[in-house]
Amino acid sequence: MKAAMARTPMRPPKTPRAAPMPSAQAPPMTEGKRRDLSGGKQQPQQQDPVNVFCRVRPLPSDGDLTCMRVKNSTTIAVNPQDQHKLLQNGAQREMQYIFKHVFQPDATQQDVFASVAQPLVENLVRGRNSLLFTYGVTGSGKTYTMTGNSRHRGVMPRCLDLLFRTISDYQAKKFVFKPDKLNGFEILSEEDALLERQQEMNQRFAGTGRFAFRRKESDPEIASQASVEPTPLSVLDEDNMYSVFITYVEMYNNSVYDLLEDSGIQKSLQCKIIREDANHQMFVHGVTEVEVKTVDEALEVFQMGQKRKRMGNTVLNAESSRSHSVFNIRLVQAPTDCQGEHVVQDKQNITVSQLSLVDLAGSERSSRTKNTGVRLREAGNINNSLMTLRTCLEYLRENQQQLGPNPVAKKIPYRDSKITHMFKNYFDGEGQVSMIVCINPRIEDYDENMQVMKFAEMTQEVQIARATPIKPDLGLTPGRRKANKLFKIAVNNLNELGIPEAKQLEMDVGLVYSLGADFPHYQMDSPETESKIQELMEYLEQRIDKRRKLRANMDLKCDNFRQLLMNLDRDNLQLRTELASLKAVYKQERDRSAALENRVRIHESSIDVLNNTVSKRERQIQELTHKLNEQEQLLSQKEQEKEKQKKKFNSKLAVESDKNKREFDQKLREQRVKMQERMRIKDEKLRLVSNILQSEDVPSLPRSQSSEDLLNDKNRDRDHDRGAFTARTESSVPPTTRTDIYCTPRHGLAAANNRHRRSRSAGDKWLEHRAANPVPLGTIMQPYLKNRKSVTKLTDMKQLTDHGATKYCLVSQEADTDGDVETKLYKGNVIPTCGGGAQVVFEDVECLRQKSPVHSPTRKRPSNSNLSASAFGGPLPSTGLTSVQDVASRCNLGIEGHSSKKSKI
Ligand SMILES: Nc1ncnc2c1ncn2[C@@H]1O[C@H](COP(=O)(O)OP(=O)(O)OP(=O)(O)O)[C@@H](O)[C@H]1O
Repeated sequence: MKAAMARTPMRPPKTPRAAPMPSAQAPPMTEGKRRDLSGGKQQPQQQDPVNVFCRVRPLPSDGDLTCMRVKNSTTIAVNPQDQHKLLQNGAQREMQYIFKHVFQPDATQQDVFASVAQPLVENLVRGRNSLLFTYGVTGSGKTYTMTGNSRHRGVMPRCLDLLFRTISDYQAKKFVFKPDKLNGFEILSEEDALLERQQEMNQRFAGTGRFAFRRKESDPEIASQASVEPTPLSVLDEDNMYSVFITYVEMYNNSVYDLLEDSGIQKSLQCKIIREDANHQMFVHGVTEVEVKTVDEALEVFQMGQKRKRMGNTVLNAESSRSHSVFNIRLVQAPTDCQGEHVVQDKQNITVSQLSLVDLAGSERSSRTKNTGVRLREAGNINNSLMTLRTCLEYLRENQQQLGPNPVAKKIPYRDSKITHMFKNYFDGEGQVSMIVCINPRIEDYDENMQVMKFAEMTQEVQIARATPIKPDLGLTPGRRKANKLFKIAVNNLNELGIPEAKQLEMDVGLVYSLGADFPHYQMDSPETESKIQELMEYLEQRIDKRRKLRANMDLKCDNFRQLLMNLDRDNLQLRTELASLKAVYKQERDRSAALENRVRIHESSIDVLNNTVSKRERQIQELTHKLNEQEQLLSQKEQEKEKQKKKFNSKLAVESDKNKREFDQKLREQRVKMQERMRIKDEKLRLVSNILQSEDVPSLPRSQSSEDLLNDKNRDRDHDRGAFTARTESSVPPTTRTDIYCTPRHGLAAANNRHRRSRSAGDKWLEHRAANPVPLGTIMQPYLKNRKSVTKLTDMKQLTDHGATKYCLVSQEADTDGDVETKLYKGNVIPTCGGGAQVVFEDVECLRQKSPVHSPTRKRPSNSNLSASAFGGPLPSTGLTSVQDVASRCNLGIEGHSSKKSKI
């Protein structure tokens, strides 16, 4: 208090600082700039300080001492009395405080309203938000100022009165605007609004609707409050339509309650929460918004809420507010259409403004009130919330007043209290804020009043951004609603003059505009307006006359047209009948056509299949023809080649034949000479043998040179002479060694000639050519023929090559008259010839002889007659020579296959 007194008591309100600092919850602000809540862009914006008014109530009783003195309309002086403790030093100093306006104790409610609230109602109509709250010690007259009583209406009813008088002719029909529960509004069509009105009417008759206002005699208290007739505001946009909505909430023990809530069977109210809408406006979520059309309805709603408001009897006030109450008047406006008849159905064009009238609970000291229990707790909550309000505004002011390059903004604790949280958007956002500081001037309230004064002084230094609502520009002609109104008046006048057609005229504001460009500025009851209405009536009469004529003409034309129509109808009937019969024929034809089309489709599909098959076959034929041509070409080529080979072979064969023939002739001559020489020697030998035999003195001739052998040699020589046996075979067996291979039982074991040793080659394959039923060999020495294959007939040379034989053995068996059997093995190499055949070159003869046990000792000439059948399949020649010839012939046949043509075999 000392510090406060040391300050200059007289201090004018501070002008807005050059660079107000941003609050902790708001973006930084520069001079004249605040946050643009709609677009986010920084743009210059004017600011106004919080308007603080001071109202001093009369002293409660005549005996009360006062410490306050109103010096003039803006200054109040606090003058402590002698008995106050603070004046113990004897010095009496008067404190003076300056406010926007200070109301004397005898100031009327109208004075307060006109100075404080009327500008706020103007703001409301212009589309701006305003906040008005009363602040002061308990019993200082806050409720009295805000609400008043039946005789002295407070600010709130007067605001409603002024508002409704201003918008009375421009109100939209009920339920055209409907709250969207998110602090916004939407526009219903005329039909939907009508439906809602009917529902409300039903509720009214049923008596169920909480706010279904009845057309009844006004409450005398309410009627008295609405009795004064203020002048309507001229700031109204006459082309808009308006609706008023009321909400009424209280903050009790730092909780929000909806005083208009339909709580049903529940007695207690539900606690509500505060939320921020899309435009950063704080609102009570789920609060009841009641649309009112008159002051009476609005006050009725207020009285309903007032009954629920927490009031209490304290020592200092018989009807003390135990909560902060917020009465919100929300004005919704939207432009009308081009005819000025209905609201444009676009919620983007809606402008919502609100005037919040806050009756704060009074601060009180428990030492004075002697409160206990619930009252004490209420007082604690009230004081806390008021303290938060003070702190918020103080921080806001400090933040705004900070200078320097790096200002440190304090965080403003709006959320610490519901009341500051609720109005955060006013302090951080934009609008107009006014405060009425209510003062009870008695000396007992001195201390608390001083606190109030200091707070009030500080508050008026806080700057609030001025709202600049943006009006939607739809490009519609101004004054359309007035034009609409004039037109309706003219129509009514004509109707009253006995021209009922006037009611059927459609609204034509264009006609009103054509009467003069300055008509929007006329007052409705001015003489200019009257003359315009007269002009309008004349035009409309002319229009009605013209319409009558046109209607008569139209009736005539309608009759003609009707007649024409009847004729047409007749013709039409005929045509319909024809059409029906044609349709039937057409249907038949269409069915037939469909069936034919179906058949055609089937045939087409089968033709497609056949075409596919034909093309496939043609392709196959082409391929085969191509192959045939290739084969024929190949064949003709081979034929030509074969012919060429044949010619070549024949010429070569002829050359070879000539050559062989010459060689053969040459050899034959040589052999003949040689054989003749041999024959001569043999004859000589035979002769000697004959001589010996005849002399019976047998010389010791070698066994091999017996007469029999010699005879055989002779026979063989004869064979050679005849050319039946090849010279090559004979030459490979020297006569001197031939005897070595004989093996006779008479002379013991047969001696083996090395030259006649059987081939041990593992790779040789033998082809044994023998008789079908040979006499079994009983000799000790058996022929060694490895890989042998035996054949009885050799008809084709292929047997040689098929078998893969490299060796050939011809087996010949002979038996003489004594029963001795002689087996001869003619052995040779198989040599392939250049003509594809094979030739055998004999190189060895092995002779195996078996002695008959019953033969006579007399040597006889061998006879093969008994063996001929078994060995060669036919009668054998009786002589060895014949046998040799037979062997040779068989060799010719069996080995070469075509040997009969070859002279070498
Ligand atoms: N300006 C005034 N003229 C005549 N009577 C007044 C005036 N101001 C207040 N009163 C009377 O003072 C009494 C208390 O006033 P009011 O209830 O408005 O105080 P308050 O500030 O609202 O108190 P609380 O904070 O406890 O609610 C009421 O009976 C009221 O009629």
